[in-house]
Amino acid sequence: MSETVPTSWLVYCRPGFESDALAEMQHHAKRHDVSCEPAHGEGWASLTRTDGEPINDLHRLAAFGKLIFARQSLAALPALALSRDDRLTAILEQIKNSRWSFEEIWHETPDTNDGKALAGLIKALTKPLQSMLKKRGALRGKAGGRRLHIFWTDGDRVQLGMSFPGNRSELLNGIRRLRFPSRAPSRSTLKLEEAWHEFIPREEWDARLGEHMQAADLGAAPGGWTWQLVQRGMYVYAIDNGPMDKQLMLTGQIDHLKEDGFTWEPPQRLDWLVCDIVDKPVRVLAMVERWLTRKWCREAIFNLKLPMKKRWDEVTRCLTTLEDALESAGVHGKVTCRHLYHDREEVTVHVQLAN
Ligand SMILES: C[S@@+](CC[C@H](N)C(=O)[O-])C[C@H]1O[C@@H](n2cnc3c(N)ncnc32)[C@H](O)[C@@H]1O
Repeated sequence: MSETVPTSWLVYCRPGFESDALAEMQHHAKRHDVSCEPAHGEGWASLTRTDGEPINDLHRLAAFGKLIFARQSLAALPALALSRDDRLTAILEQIKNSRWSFEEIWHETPDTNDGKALAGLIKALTKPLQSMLKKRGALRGKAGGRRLHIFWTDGDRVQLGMSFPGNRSELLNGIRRLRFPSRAPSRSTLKLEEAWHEFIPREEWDARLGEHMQAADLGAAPGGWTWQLVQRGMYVYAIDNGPMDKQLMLTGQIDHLKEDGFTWEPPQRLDWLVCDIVDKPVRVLAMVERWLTRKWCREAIFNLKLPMKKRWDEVTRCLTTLEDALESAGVHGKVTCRHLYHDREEVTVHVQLAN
């Protein structure tokens, strides 16, 4: 039997964002001159090489850390149709033919109700599959940190994918589940918390999200994001015409200014700018550009709301504009953007200035 090679690049995404995830993948395929066939289903998208060659180079070059709409990124084998009487044999056979070895196995599903309904089936199959793969030597103690992902799109359909350390999400289904802090004034609070987890390595939190730092929160009311900043011990200029949460204001760490976030200027250089104003991406971007090119803050996190159809096109246009503006102002900074789990029709952008 000839070896089965991974010819597909499979990513998970938020349901409804498949065409954006695909547009992003196709951008990378084109850039690296790889001809592919697209496919997608609810909560996932894939590209399969038309020449039947392994996808590994494209998968590696389109680094996960730089992808916007992908929650997970895998080098995948052809999708498998399973018999409902014996699901394991086809999976074992494909793994044998691929000659894959790995250190762990994750069973995952699309982020849909149908996906969640597969939990019982997955639970029943997890242990038997694990022990069979161990016996066959595919699942072993040391295998370069590789992980096998079994992506269940239905009770009788799976796609097997491989992930590699440094080029993947370390979260099951690529989803960061956070507990809602009961004292926070709004659910939006989780967007900023997730953004910090995403963009700032944990060991740098004390230095970059430290006590006595100063922040501006534009579009702050009722205060979910401000609450996060205050929790870190920061002093916050909360800019919004709307009312701030009373309990939060009692901390004494907030200056609530009923001003226009698009024109307000900070009294001195701040550590952080955060902005959750619902407005046109170009408007938010022009304001953020002004802050960054004048170095009014060291780091910024802001949302770009994307009610339009071609979200990938809009996001890339915005990011290119921002990077060009920084470059022509001679300001060095790292721009990263992600469609976070707690983001809906929006993406979150992080900028860290070099000095
Ligand atoms: C999505 S809410 C922000 C929620 C907030 N991040 C939280 O966690 O509670 C958007 C806010 O932006 C405010 N807003 C809209 N336009 C604004 C402007 N030009 N300047 C300041 N705030 C504005 C609205 O009043 C609203 O409170």
